[in-house]
Order: sequence, then C-alpha cells, then structure tokens
Amino acid sequence: MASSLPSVHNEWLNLFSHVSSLLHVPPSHTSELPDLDARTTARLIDHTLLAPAATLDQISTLCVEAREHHFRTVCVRSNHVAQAKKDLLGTDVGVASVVGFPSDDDYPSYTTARKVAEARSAIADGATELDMVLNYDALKEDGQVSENDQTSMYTAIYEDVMAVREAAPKPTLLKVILETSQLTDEDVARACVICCLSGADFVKTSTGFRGHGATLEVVQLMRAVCDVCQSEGLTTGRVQVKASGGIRTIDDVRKMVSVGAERIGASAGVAIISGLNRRNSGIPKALEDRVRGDYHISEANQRLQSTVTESSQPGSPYSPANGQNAV
Ligand SMILES: O=C[C@H](O)COP(=O)(O)O
Repeated sequence: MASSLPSVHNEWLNLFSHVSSLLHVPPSHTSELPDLDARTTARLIDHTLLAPAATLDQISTLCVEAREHHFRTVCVRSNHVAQAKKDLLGTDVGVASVVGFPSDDDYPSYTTARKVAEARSAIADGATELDMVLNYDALKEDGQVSENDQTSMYTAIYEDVMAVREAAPKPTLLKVILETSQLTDEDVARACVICCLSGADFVKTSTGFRGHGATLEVVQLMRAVCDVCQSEGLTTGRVQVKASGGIRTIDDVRKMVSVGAERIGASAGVAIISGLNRRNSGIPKALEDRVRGDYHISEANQRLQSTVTESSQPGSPYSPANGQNAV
C-alpha cells in the first residue's frame, strides 16, 4: 500500500489516469429491481436525524423507531451520540456519528484537528461508525496546481481522511461523504481513489444538506471506481458505497441497491418500511400513494428521477457504457 501512495501532484494525476483507464461503468440497471423484505431493508438503513436543532426527545424517538424496525444504525450529530447510545443499549442497532458536518445553510470546511477531536469524542460516547465529510472543496483546486508542484491538495485530502481513520481504527466503520452534488464525475472518481487509499470502509454520496442527494449514476460510478481500486491493490478490502440524500421509498432503496449501494442513509426510514409493509399486505396502490404522500413522496421521486436523467458526460470513462438510465 505504501508504495502505491503518490507523494507529488503529478503522481496523483498518473494514478487517477491509471484508474480511469481501467474504469468500465456497466450499463445502468434497466430490468428487475431486487426484492427486499422489511428486515433486509431495515438492516441496510442508517436511520438518520441530523437537523442541528434536533432535541434529545427527538433523538429518543429516533431510537425507539430504530429498535422497533431493527435499522442498522441511527445516524446523528456527535453531540447526540451519548443519548442515542443510552437509548439503544442491549439492541442490535449501532450508533453512527457524523463528523465535520454542515448545518442548515453553512458548509464550513473543518480543520483536520477539529474532525479528529469530534471523531474521538463521538467514539468515547459510544459511536460505532463515523460518517465524516471529505474536504471536497479542495478537489476543485486542481486547475491551480501545476503538475510539477511538489505539494498537492490530493495529499492534504488524503491526510485529512487518514487522520480520522487513525483516530477511529477498525472495528469502527469509517464512511467518507463526498458531497457528490458539488463535484464533477472526474472529481467523484478521484475522491473515491483517495478514500480507498485512506482505508475508508465506505464512500458515501451526500450529507443531505447541500445540493441534490444520491443519484443512480453517481452510486454506480463510485461502485465501479472502488472495484478498480480493489483489483489494483489500492484498498485493504472491499470499500462499500452508501447512498444518502433524497431516498424516500422502498423503490428508491431498490434502485440504489441495484446499482451497488450497500447502505442507505435516510431520514424517511420508517416511511420506507411502512410503505413496504403496506405493499406486501396488498393495500391498494391508491391508498398507499395517499399515505405515502404524507412523506412528500412525489417530490422525493421527482428529485430522484430528475437527478437520474442528469447523465454523465457522454463518452467519458465515468459514463455508463450504454448511456441508459435506471428508472
Ligand atoms: O446522511 C444522510 C442524509 O442527511 C439523509 O438525507 P435525507 O434527509 O434526505 O434522507
């Protein structure tokens, strides 16, 4: 692994070119979506409440829901980890803490020291998983760095993730949020390579606070890049993909799983499971749609479907091979 780590800017660029030359994003899923039962679906979901103004009562309600449905984790801000841990003692639900997360309308770039301190505090309070935000703004500085520069922002981005990884060694799971709505496909791919080299367990699409959430294309691209990194020996194991942001229905989940997501971050976890149960119990679709409407399903579907059609650059190595979109 150490010999694979670039040290200067143009070594990073060479590595990115090498990975992209091997990249084959498969055709988008066009046929059957996977059947998922309620238990399997729940174990895919990080049941999420990240509103900065969330109260302890709301966190406790989140935990009651997570216990009832057996979600994989609750995903909360670090100041809520201790409460969630207490509420979930003796259950099969983990606690995931975000690190370096934005607030409603502020997207600060946290220092590495601050992320490390937040990670340590969350783990001390009982977090079993961390969802840290990548320093994704730095990815956009590529044009300002010459290929001969000895320093590279890619090294700085890598070191930021590594510092949190070292503060949160396995078995704590480390997910790195790319905030894909803010990135080009090329930058998404580069971010995935950096995360793979840093020993992340997951790459995750979105915070849900900035721009649109997960799209099928970006999940598919992230899966493909992580596969290339693994086959090229750039990872210590399989790096998984977490889709988050705007996932509201069981069909949204099925679509994301069909293109490679192995974890779902959603604040609509209860609605997703309830919709699935109603469907399985044969409640007429018209009634289901009316109930689901309470959760702004049609708006979420529109968001998902419109982002699905924002295709990657045709002909680029980051585009699906046949350009078809999943629906
Ligand atoms: O990390 C997860 C996201 O914040 C969830 O976003 P969402 O509220 O659109 O489900």
